[in-house]
Amino acid sequence: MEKIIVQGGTRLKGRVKVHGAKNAVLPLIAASILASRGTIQILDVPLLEDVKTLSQLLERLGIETELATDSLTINAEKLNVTEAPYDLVRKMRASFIVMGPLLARKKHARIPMPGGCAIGTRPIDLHLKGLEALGVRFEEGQGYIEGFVKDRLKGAKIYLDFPSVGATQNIMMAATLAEGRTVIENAATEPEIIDLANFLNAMGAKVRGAGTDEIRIDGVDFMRGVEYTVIPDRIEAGTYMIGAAITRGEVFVEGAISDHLTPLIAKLREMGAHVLEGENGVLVRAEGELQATDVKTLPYPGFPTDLQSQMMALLLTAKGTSLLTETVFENRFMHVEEMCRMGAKIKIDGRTSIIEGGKRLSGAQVKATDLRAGASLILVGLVAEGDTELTELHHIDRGYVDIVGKLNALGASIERVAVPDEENKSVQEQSYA
Ligand SMILES: CC(=O)N[C@H]1[C@@H](OP(=O)(O)OP(=O)(O)OC[C@H]2O[C@@H](n3ccc(=O)[nH]c3=O)[C@H](O)[C@@H]2O)O[C@H](CO)[C@@H](O)[C@@H]1O
Ligand SMILES: C=C(OP(=O)(O)O)C(=O)O
Repeated sequence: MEKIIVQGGTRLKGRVKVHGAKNAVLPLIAASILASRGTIQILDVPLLEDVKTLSQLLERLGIETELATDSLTINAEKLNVTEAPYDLVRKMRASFIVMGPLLARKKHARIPMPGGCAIGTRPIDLHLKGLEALGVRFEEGQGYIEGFVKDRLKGAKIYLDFPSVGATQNIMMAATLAEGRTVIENAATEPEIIDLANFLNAMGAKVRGAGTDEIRIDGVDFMRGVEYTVIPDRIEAGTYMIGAAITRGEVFVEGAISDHLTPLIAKLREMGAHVLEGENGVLVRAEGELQATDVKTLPYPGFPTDLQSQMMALLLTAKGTSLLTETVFENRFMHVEEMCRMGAKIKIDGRTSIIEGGKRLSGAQVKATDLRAGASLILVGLVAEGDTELTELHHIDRGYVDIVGKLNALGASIERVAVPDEENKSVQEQSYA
């Protein structure tokens, strides 16, 4: 086991390049299942644990994959297995997005129920309702969900009760090979949805309207290989932008697309940080006192839940009291307890955290309760007095490529070390997201 040690009190300064987006590349990998002809090459792939897990899952379905440092080659012509293995699905609930593509291509899929994770119960009812509308019949049992398609999927009009990202993606992918037109109303509008639509269209699909709340898909007979570059990771970018603000530093985040980060940029400016939006990235500079502000997470284009904990870290250093409301996931305040161990003054009232800024923060032994929580505790560690020791790093490895190296290059004092055996024993067994 390993831990990250952060020495507090440094200013981040310099330039950092963001990797391709985890949440964009995962659906692209799943969508590759749809290509019955030719080879797919995805470029700017972040070499993350989640990417490795999903690639392994594809391999177990009989698909050829080759993962390199920043690219992934997939040939799905020989897809011959339609059951996803539990040992991989349990590591990553996003693997459920192989359901739609498998049903579309093979008319059958058997996938372990993904279950909840640290941030909430995360049901899949919207995925299932949408796929049922396309003609899938589902059976549940022994912890698995099995879908069957008679003949071919048929286009339908589907209204999502909530603009779920995963459900929109699953339905969109299934509909590409369905007969006739599918319309998804109240669809998610995240940049990752647009990226998936662009990828599918490059493979031969006919998807229109992605990025709006109504997506129209006209089914095609087959899809083929393509070369495609994944969009930059707006959440990784946002994490480093907050890193610049929290340390009162100056960082150019290369590759950050400012249009994808509008709510964060607005909040940083409201607090008193300087943000310069460029064509190749975003510069964030902050000095002196920052002001408290209120934040509410919402589906895109609202403030992203995946930046909520990092924003909370920043609000700890602001003057005054801030309210931070989480509306997307019901249990995404696990980091509060850890932050309080570092001296933070935060109270939780239902879905809102009340954050008293400007209190003295001191290094402590803390654990990453989920992926973004881990990043936020590193951010607090950067401004806390003394050393912060962070464990449960498998969460961070799901979503950040070399966060230690990137922060050190910006002037932080942070290292990743092996945990000695005797310390190891006292840390609980790892749990997956
Ligand atoms: C791999 C990936 O891209 N993950 C992102 C994706 O997750 P994911 O696709 O799981 O998120 P969703 O948008 O589906 O979930 C949002 C909310 O809808 C609920 N819900 C979802 C589906 C469903 O069938 N029923 C239901 O009730 C969820 O429990 C949650 O409360 O979008 C989230 C919201 O931006 C991000 O935090 C995740 O980082
Ligand atoms: C919640 C996240 O991812 P996932 O949906 O894969 O758990 C995230 O990226 O912050």
